[in-house]
Amino acid sequence: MAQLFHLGLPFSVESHKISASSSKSLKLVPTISASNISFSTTRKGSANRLPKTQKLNLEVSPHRAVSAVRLMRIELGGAFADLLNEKGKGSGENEMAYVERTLGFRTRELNDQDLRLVTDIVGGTIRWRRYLDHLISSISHDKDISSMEPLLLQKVAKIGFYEIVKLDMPHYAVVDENVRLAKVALRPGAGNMVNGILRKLAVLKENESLPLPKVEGDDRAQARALATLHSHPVWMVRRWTKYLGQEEAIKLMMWNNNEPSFSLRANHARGFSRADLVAQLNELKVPHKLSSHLDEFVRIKTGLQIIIQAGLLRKGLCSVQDESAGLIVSVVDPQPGEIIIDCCAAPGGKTLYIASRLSGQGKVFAVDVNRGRLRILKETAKLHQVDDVVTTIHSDLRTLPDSKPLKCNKVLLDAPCSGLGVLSKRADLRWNRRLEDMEELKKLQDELLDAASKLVNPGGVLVYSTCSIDPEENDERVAAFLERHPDFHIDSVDRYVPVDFVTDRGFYFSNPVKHSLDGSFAARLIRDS
Ligand SMILES: C[S@@+](CC[C@H](N)C(=O)[O-])C[C@H]1O[C@@H](n2cnc3c(N)ncnc32)[C@H](O)[C@@H]1O
Repeated sequence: MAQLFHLGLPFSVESHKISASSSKSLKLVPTISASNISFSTTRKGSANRLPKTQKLNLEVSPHRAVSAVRLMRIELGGAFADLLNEKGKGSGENEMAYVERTLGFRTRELNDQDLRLVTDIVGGTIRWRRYLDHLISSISHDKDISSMEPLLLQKVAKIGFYEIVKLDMPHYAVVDENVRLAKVALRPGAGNMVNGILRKLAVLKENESLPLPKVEGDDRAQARALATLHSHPVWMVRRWTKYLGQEEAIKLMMWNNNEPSFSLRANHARGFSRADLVAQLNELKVPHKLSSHLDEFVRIKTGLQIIIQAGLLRKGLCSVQDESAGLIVSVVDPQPGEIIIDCCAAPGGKTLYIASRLSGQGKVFAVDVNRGRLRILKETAKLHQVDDVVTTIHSDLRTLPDSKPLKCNKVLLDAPCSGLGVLSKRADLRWNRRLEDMEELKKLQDELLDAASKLVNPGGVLVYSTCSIDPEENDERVAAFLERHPDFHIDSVDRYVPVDFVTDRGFYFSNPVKHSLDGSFAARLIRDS
């Protein structure tokens, strides 16, 4: 995963900073900063390297500088915001180096409160991208955010807009601090520009007259307005309005824009029970709630950073896993002694839970086409002490049945999908998905279902699952499969998950709005004996 954190900026010159006129062309300009203090330092573990000159700026708020640089790294490097956040406080050293290379100065190190703000601002600014772009281009003179030069200035303006409109932070402080950041990191003129548009925004917000579109006109116009108001791509709004109706589509978008909550699974395979996990959470003062659906799971709304820093994940005592994913494993219903093939297994969330439920007796064959992700699965299996029951197989599932004589009574196909059920956790995903992806994904899902079915013994079960809420990836794929494979029939999941999650057709479905979990789907398909 390391490469996802790499920005790949084409320089590392101390006395220069980026002036990016677009994500494609980066210019170097000399650093001008009256408030920078220069001093020499030697980094830990780098005794043989030459001391570096660092410029420390104590006037700029660290969380804003770091947020602006993270947003640039995400845009320029294509890195995922969530993965960057996972690095947490431990990344302070590297992160400050990025800040220095990008802005021309360092700020003081981030404390816990700064770190929470960075997570909030980066995630929120990405989620609210369409909404914020609309406001900025409506309020700024040139009406076109992409022409706002340079890229860093766009980020500073967007942070200010987000802080005023969505975080409701005191206007004077937001204006003052973002103007200072623009001046120090860029030039005085940039500060004046930020000052102008943030002040205008603050007045409009106070008068409750933000220039927002009205939901009126034909379906297309309404979808465009809703897409801006709730900051989603227009195609998603149109699709959800078609399948769920406008009211439910709006509720779903509101859910996606909320701060996500997380679940933790206590790792029984390491002898660490939910009671042990609860004791640790109490000690760390992390508020939590027991899952009412799964014995090993605990829900948390805040405090994930604290848990990461305490090392609970690093020691393999627990995993971050949504209950919706845990319930898919319940649909598989692993029993000690069974042999199970997990067809699209990496990075291994479900494999590890299946392995833990086997209690050391049986086998999970974890198949995946991605060698790197499979390596992560293997390492995590070792850490979780379930490596004796997990065997990895690197293969394209579509060629596996012809190359390996592998068959068993339980097969899980957790198919690659749009991820439309997990948009609250993946702030950037909505902007990376395109309507065209859906057709490609559906074709791949059909091919993988056909291949997975060949691994199922007569009388055995094939579980097809996704983390999507889209009927075309879920019910429709199952219906198409059953037409191609009349020797399979649906087995209702009602014996395996709470009735509230069972659909009319006997499938498992978690609805983010109804269940306050990620959206996911699973079908149990039995092969005739
Ligand atoms: C939704 S993810 C699986 C998540 C995993 N089950 C978990 O719980 O952590 C889908 C996986 O399918 C894999 N994949 C995609 N195409 C594949 C193929 N043709 N054969 C095997 N694996 C494939 C991807 O590499 C990816 O790891």
